[in-house]
Amino acid sequence: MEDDACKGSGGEGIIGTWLRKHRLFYLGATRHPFILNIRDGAVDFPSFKRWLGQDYIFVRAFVPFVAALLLKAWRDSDDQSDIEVILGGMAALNDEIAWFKKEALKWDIQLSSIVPQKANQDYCRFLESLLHPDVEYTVAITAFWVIEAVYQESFAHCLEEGSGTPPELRDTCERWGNDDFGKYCCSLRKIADRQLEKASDDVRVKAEGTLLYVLEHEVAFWNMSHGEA
Ligand SMILES: Cc1ncc(CO)c(N)n1
Repeated sequence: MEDDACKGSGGEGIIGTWLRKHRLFYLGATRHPFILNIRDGAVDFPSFKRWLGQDYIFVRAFVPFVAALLLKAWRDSDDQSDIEVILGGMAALNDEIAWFKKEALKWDIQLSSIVPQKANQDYCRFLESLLHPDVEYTVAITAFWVIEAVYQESFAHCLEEGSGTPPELRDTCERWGNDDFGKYCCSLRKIADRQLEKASDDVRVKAEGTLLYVLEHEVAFWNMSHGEA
């Protein structure tokens, strides 16, 4: 794949196959107009602030999802290092919550008064459905990888050479677009691929469906920044 962020980490794997198969859908989430506008310096700040406030709510709902994923890894993974990678993700969320509070001050956003919009509620409900112990580790880790990867690929795009990202937004782009976050996403992808390799057809089908649901929710989430949802 021409711009596969995780190349060099061994074969394209099942996820590589899926990314090729669902390429346009994936690009819909990682090259959304909201992101393209940031990159072109054309973002309007009310949209950005709307996104920021909604994402704070999302990230808080993401914590129990990652906690459930840790339990699934502890229960079902045969590689102990999975726990460390996921725990690293949990630590990043702790930083993120503090960062949102700091950023909210900078943009004069009252986090406590933000009302979750429908797309956010739908996405959080979807995350909640993955908490259930019946949801396989393989399915949940695939979801986790793609949730993180969409942000990584989106915001990294805003930092590429020649981009016109406004200075006030660089901090946001660096939060998810930095190389370490990229490496972390590749570690998640490797875990997901390893799990998918040995999964039954039934679980693999579920994981692929979950990947597509995540992409759909991510697009709807970016759409909220327009303020019509
Ligand atoms: C909606 C959304 N997707 C993914 C991430 C990545 O953590 C985030 N913060 N918010």
